Amino acid sequence: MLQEERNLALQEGRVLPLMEEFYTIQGEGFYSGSAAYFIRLGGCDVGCHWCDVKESWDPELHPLTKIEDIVANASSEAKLAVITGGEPLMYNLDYLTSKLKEAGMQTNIETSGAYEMSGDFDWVCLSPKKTKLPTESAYAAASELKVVIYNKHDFIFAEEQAAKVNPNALLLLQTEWGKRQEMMPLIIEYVKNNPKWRISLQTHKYLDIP
Ligand SMILES: C[S@@+](CC[C@H](N)C(=O)[O-])C[C@H]1O[C@@H](n2cnc3c(N)ncnc32)[C@H](O)[C@@H]1O
Ligand SMILES: Nc1nc2[nH]cc(C(=O)O)c2c(=O)[nH]1
Ligand code: SF4
Ligand SMILES: [Mg+2]
Repeated sequence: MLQEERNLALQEGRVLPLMEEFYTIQGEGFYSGSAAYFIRLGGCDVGCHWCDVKESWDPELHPLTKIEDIVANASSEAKLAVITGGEPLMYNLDYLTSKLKEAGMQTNIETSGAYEMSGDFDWVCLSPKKTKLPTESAYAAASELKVVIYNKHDFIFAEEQAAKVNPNALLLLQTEWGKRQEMMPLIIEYVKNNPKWRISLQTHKYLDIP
């Protein structure tokens, strides 16, 4: 494809930079425990210092892949697709989600919400970051708000974000993985004192699966 054609196809979301795709068990949030096909798009400029997939950040490292190929792989194995990254909302996700739905799949997304919403999603996991706050469209679309707790100040940030998200969103606290020994006891006490919050664990890391 010529450079111009590639740019147009990317803008229209007919190709997207694909880092990896894998069929596993959703480890986090409300859908934790459900079989899910993960589609991980490359590219993120949010810059979380504790990010567990820094290899995803540079979009140039990940090949532009036809949506038809991604959807064929996903729908041959699974009923539920989870779009993640990187930051998937850097891209126009309308074409991807319409093709996934045509193939009969449920569409979930994992996002920081730092960009405007696109795509047609059945479930939106919004995990806001201080370095690049969510857009209004992301706060409005969130099905769950999943705040990563790295230090004590993150409880204050979590409450600020809960005040901004739509009132129907589930409220979840998830320890930053490297700080779990220090932060889990604080999260447990916090949830006991503030039961509108629930705990989300990265259960796939305990299970040692992707
Ligand atoms: C890798 S991110 C990709 C999607 C999107 N960029 C985002 O941040 O939501 C997927 C999920 O993992 C969480 N996450 C990333 N690194 C983590 C870590 N070290 N400990 C706990 N959760 C982490 C993010 O907050 C997000 O909810
Ligand atoms: N099993 C599993 N569950 C997950 N939930 C969110 C993930 C992500 O990286 O977006 C993830 C992941 O990478 N693996
Ligand atoms: S927004 Fe998500 S992918 Fe980007 S750096 Fe933060 S945790 Fe990593
Ligand atoms: Mg992950």
